[in-house]
Amino acid sequence: MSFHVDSETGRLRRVILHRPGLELKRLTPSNKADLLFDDVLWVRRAQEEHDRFAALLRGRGVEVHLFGDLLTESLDVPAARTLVLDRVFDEREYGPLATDTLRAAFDALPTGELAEALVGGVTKREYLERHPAPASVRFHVMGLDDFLLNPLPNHIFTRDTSAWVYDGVAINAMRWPARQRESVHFEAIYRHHPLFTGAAAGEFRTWAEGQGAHPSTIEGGDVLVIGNGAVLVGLSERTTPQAVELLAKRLFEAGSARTIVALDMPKRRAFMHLDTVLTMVDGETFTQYAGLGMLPSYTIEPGGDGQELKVTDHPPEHMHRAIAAALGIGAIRVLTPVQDVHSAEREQWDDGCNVLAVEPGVVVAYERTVTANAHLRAQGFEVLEVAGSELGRGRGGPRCMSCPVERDPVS
Ligand SMILES: NC(=[NH2+])NCCC[C@H](N)C(=O)O
Repeated sequence: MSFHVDSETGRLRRVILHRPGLELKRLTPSNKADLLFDDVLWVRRAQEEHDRFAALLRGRGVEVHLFGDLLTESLDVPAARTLVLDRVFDEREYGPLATDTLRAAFDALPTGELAEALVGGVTKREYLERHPAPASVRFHVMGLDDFLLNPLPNHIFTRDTSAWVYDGVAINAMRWPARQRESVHFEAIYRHHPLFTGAAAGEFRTWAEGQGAHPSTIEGGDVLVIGNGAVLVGLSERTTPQAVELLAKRLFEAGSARTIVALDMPKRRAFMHLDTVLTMVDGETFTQYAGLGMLPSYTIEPGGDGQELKVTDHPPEHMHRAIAAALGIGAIRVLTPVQDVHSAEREQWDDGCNVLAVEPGVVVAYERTVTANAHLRAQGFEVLEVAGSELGRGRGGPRCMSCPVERDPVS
């Protein structure tokens, strides 16, 4: 039983979720925007909502792996600990006077505490409760309540940091500083956790390695494994064309995919990822936000005649046609509930389109997106509702909060 994701809606077998913790208690009105949140959360309630989301998936036969456990268990592996600490404690971040001291202090922590520090963050005050101050300008100039290690509240959106595409995983380079440190945690997990290195894991490929502050950023919310060797990608605020070309080369070289359709999306926070406006509900049906409109698209395929990639441009009106052609079907079905523009905009903001399928035709959605859910039901889909009054404040729904690692094709 190896790891692979062959579709968006085939039977979901295993998924990585992150139960929110300390990192969300760090959100304040003054730091929330930099940390990519729109509000502060009542963390206890968010945990309850998240626990019910996980329980619902388990009840549907999905095996849930919690990111916090995976990270802690990975850090028990010396090579994983070294990988993470080397990446985090960089002289360019902490300066030559403090880096080694800080690294040693964190390296001395038991794995559970190290994992919590890496994700939940540590203030200068908390550090000084247990350690003397290093003789470092970088350290001395910090306010007592400044973060020595920033919290990573967006780890809850496990969809984005890594993305399984057919028989491999892309560990993503993230667009904004608030999320860039997340990637090394997934690198440690996929490279060193016994779940992924053990014999039972089988072989899987790696499409991207996640590092670097370069423009080749890509986030999993923009990547839809639509099935039949096709991938749909959003060129969004977060995902750049160069990253998609690199992904295409790797996928085609391995023979793992045949075609990628890239949609040129508006570069706006409300539409930050493709899955905030378009997701799949079965093998040929999509739920789409009314305000998205039709977008220019590009089909990328392996090139003949020594050209590495073949690119075909499509005008906006051919967007759905290009997706259908990639899937190898005559037409796709696109569902958009009929509602006034204001209600539609509110439901998009509340992740009405961000559904997670557990099998073809059965999706998990937030309960608050009443019109979108009713519309799917009227079309014959089963909608399993979860509460999201707190969870939703980070701008991510059930699809964003889940990273499938094993999912069947749609037959
Ligand atoms: N796949 C998604 N739509 N993820 C939503 C991520 C939301 C998160 N606050 C961010 O701004 O990065």
